[in-house]
Amino acid sequence: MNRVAVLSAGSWGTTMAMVMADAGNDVTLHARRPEIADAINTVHRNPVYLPDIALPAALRATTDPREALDSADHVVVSIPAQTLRTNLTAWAPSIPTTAMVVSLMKGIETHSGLRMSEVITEVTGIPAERVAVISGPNLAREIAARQPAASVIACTDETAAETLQDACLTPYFRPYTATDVTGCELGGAVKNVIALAVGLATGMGLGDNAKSLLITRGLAETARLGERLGADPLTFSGLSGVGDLHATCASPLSRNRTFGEHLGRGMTVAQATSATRQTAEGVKSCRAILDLARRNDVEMPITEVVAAVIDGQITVQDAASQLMSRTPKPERYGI
Ligand SMILES: NC(=O)c1ccc[n+]([C@@H]2O[C@H](COP(=O)([O-])OP(=O)(O)OC[C@H]3O[C@@H](n4cnc5c(N)ncnc54)[C@H](O)[C@@H]3O)[C@@H](O)[C@H]2O)c1
Ligand SMILES: O=P(O)(O)OC[C@H](O)CO
Repeated sequence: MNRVAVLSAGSWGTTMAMVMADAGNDVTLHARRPEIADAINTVHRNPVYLPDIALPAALRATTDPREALDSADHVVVSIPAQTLRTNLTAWAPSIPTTAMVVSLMKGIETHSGLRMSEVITEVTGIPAERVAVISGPNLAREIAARQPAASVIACTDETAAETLQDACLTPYFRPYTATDVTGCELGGAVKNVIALAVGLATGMGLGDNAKSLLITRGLAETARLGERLGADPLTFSGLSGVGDLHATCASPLSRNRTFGEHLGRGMTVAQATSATRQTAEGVKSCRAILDLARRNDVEMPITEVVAAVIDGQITVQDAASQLMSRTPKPERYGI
């Protein structure tokens, strides 16, 4: 039986802890708040993030990250992307030297433009072959209700990805393996920005044609960036690409789409932030993704207008007319 540490007990961390406990692992979840750890240990519920979900009785929680990390074979990290570096710096000395570190996060670090797996290798010194990412159409609430879902486990070492696949496989959660870590992570991070755009359109009362335009052209700009950064363009046709993009843009459960919808209805960024409460990664990552694109000479018009709306530089109406007044061009993949 594998020992798994999950850091920490938000919606997705708790859900993946449940999946990995159901898959037969010995899982310890790190919660920052004692009342969450106590509730998981006593009544087997996470009262803040998933109050209506019965968690496995075998799943344990602790407020002490060192206790969670003790003898862990797999260390699964699920915290807001912009807090990863600071937290990981504190946790790194307690990570067992042979453990795999797995990122569940879908963001890009703002000051460095690094993907989450890159932050992990940089901070911990753990080689890329022992760092993996899980990304796909994975709305936590549906999986916590044990509804069927699939995902991608990407690691440069295919055997390591297969080991993790075994450790996450349940009757309701079907992970595929991949070696294109860059493509999987970029698909997950950029789809949050496109979901913000689709939310904006929804909030403004625009129709399905406009949403489909954003999704399709959003995928094109994601693939364009990915290809420039060394990803396999076909990765964006898979679960971590179009699969996640579709689920996030279509679902009212998505925090990013809902955040965009608030803005489209006229809320300010501050109002939308307090209405959302949970992590909507696209809000901070959109600027980091745009900077990354500019540094690599890649055009990302949808990301550009989303970042300008979030930064208060243009209105949502300006965003729509800016996109619609771009120079006409042929539709070619990646253009
Ligand atoms: N919820 C989903 O459906 C889902 C699915 C796939 C991927 N993700 C990704 O997983 C990551 C986590 O998302 P989530 O949905 O669990 O978010 P969440 O808002 O539900 O939970 C965030 C967790 O991080 C902790 N946290 C917040 N600020 C922190 C800080 N400064 N230092 C340490 N811990 C802090 C919180 O206590 C909480 O446990 C994000 O990158 C998100 O994009 C989420
Ligand atoms: O709620 P969101 O917008 O963070 O999206 C959740 C997942 O990433 C969907 O796969």
